[in-house]
Amino acid sequence: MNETAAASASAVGETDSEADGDRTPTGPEPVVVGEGVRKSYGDVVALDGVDIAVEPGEVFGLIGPNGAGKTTLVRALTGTTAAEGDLRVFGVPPRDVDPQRIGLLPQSFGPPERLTATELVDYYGGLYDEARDTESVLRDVGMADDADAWYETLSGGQQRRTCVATAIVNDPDLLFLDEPTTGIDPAGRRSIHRLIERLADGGTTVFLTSHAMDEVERLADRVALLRDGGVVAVGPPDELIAEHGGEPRLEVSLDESAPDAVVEAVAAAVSSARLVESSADGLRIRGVRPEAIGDAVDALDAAGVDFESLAWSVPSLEDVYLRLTGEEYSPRDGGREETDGVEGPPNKGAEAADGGDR
Ligand SMILES: Nc1ncnc2c1ncn2[C@@H]1O[C@H](COP(=O)(O)OP(=O)(O)OP(=O)(O)O)[C@@H](O)[C@H]1O
Repeated sequence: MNETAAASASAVGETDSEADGDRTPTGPEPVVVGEGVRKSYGDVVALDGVDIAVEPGEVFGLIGPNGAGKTTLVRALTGTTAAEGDLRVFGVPPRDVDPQRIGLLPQSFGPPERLTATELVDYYGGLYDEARDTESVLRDVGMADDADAWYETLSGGQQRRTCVATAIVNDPDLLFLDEPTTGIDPAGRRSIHRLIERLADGGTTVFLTSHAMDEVERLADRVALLRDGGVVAVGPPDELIAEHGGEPRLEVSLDESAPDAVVEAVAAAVSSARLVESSADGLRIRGVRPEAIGDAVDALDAAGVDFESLAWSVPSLEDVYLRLTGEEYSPRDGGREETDGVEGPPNKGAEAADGGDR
């Protein structure tokens, strides 16, 4: 039996004793609390003292590299695996929570394949005391047109959307989504994003794990970055970006690496440049403010450099992720951050350096 079915099946037993359907009051404390959460699998430490708190109505994003412990944390918080530490959901241990209040989309979820999307949602809805209308749930996830197709005949993205439907059929107060958009095409992703936004607007607390940084940046009120089983940063995306994202940068694509003279000319010409780095196929200028892009173009023209394209970008959550996980791209080695390169003039670049790269 998969995790959702197991959680749902246990839900039936537990909610029978709460036949009046009363929901436990949330109280003043956060919806989800984990303090000093630890979990090991043999010698493998999956969670190494995680502290986490999710406020009511928040979309809380959990990011981190493969193996960081995200799924283990979701499983610990949903009572589908035991863990040490103080874990509370709606003020009680995860296994004691009224399952009617919780929705869980596990990372791996394989429902029976010879059921239609409608039959699947009906089935999971039947495990709860109260369930939403199946048709409206399938509409919410963009599956209305394929409602009568067998699960096994659906595309990967349609299957994932059907799985999302099974996780929201009980209209949960708290929804755990473990990589909900994996394998879903851009239009499908957008419909899931809109769904999450609608749920959050309606007061649902959403605990979202994802490798799609754009998705987390767009949806999450706060984000926690997990690395090696511990939280290394937590906060609203814009604050994390301001603190850890680095500076705006300009990428110049060339046929070949830029000669040192060009690197130096650009560094001298771009007022806000903090660092100019050459790579096998171009140039990266860090700390470029938008008004200085023209200076970079003029310097390249003056040096007779025929560039293929220019791309200016501001830091994103992806930059935070790459920096804090030590996976930041460097044009020189294709891997980790380097700090060499030609620095901008100290007098001109000082402002950028002050607020800039760490
Ligand atoms: N059932 C298990 N038995 C043994 N080791 C496990 C088990 N589940 C997870 N692990 C290990 O615990 C660590 C954390 O795994 P987890 O699946 O929580 O990471 P994750 O952040 O969700 O990774 P991913 O992004 O790849 O889904 C990994 O080293 C993993 O190999």
